[in-house]
Amino acid sequence: MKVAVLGAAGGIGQALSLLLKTQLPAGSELALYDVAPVVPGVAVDLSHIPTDVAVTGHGKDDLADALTGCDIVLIPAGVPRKPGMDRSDLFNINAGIVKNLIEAVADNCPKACVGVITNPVNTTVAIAAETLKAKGVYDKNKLFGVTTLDVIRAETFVANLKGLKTTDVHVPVIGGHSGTTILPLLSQVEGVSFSDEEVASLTTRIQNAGTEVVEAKAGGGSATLSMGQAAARFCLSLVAAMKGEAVVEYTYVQVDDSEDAAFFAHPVRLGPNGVEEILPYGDLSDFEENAKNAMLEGLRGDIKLGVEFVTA
Ligand SMILES: NC(=O)C1=CN([C@@H]2O[C@H](COP(=O)(O)OP(=O)(O)OC[C@H]3O[C@@H](n4cnc5c(N)ncnc54)[C@H](O)[C@@H]3O)[C@@H](O)[C@H]2O)C=CC1
Ligand SMILES: O=C([O-])CC(=O)C(=O)O
Repeated sequence: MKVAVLGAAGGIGQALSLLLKTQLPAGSELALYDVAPVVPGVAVDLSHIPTDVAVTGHGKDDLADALTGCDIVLIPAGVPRKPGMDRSDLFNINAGIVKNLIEAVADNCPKACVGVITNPVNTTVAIAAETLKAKGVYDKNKLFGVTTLDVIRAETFVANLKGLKTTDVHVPVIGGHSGTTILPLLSQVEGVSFSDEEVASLTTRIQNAGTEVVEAKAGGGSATLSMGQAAARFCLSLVAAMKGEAVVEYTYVQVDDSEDAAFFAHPVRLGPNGVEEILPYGDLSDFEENAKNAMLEGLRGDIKLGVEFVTA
């Protein structure tokens, strides 16, 4: 199994790479790529941890080598938010970064599964899809927007509120990855009941959790450690699925004939070739149905922006 992290010297990239160095199956290869000159040093640093995962560092002229032979490519390259910014404010810089990196994926490892972390995810995943289509190598089953952070946050907040063990709480989160497009389905949390006030305040907290971190870091960036954990969980689920285990993760994927949007986070059964089956997200409460209907236009607009960035 070869996994590449593009943007590996950044806040997310380093946390994610550490978790993968310690948790990928023995015999795996971990390729770290970044335009920052520190990346070979990050690779050397990690290589001193005694696990049977080989780590290589790749600077800005060495992207092809990082990608060749990859099974999974994770992309946290790009700029993060500062207080007062929306994720969509990152579009101008990050759209081009994602497009360029995906072109290299198409050229060097067109069959790899790709997890896009770079914001705005609602839009960058559409950019990735159109870029792969333009290169003639798009496989909708192998492109994922990583929304796992929304799930782990929702599970943490619910467990804390209700005094439960975090491992016992499972919260579906559908939709997209910004503001009101993040839709936790609290009505589906098993064994827990919420008052209307709790549903309203928990939903808002989950939707604003990224901003909570951005404000607490006061100009020093956005979530990196929790995102590293979330992306590692997603990657390790993909690895397990590729080895034949049945795994379901919530992730932002292309959904054909969707009444919601062309890309939408669903529960997805993963398999050896990426998406095995997009599962229905089940019944929504009135609160969730209204929240979904209110955000769909915005999400569709985010997706259109990404499509037009590549095709216009
Ligand atoms: N999907 C999600 O749930 C989340 C997404 N994010 C997003 O992840 C991205 C990265 O965040 P951080 O790691 O905190 O930022 P960071 O600034 O710490 O790291 C970004 C890294 O990307 C590198 N980079 C920039 N252009 C590059 C290129 N063309 N090729 C390769 N590397 C390049 C930089 O050198 C830097 O090392 C941001 O866009 C942020 O908004 C952050 C948290 C959660
Ligand atoms: O809020 C941000 O800008 C980073 C992010 O996507 C998150 O933490 O969910």
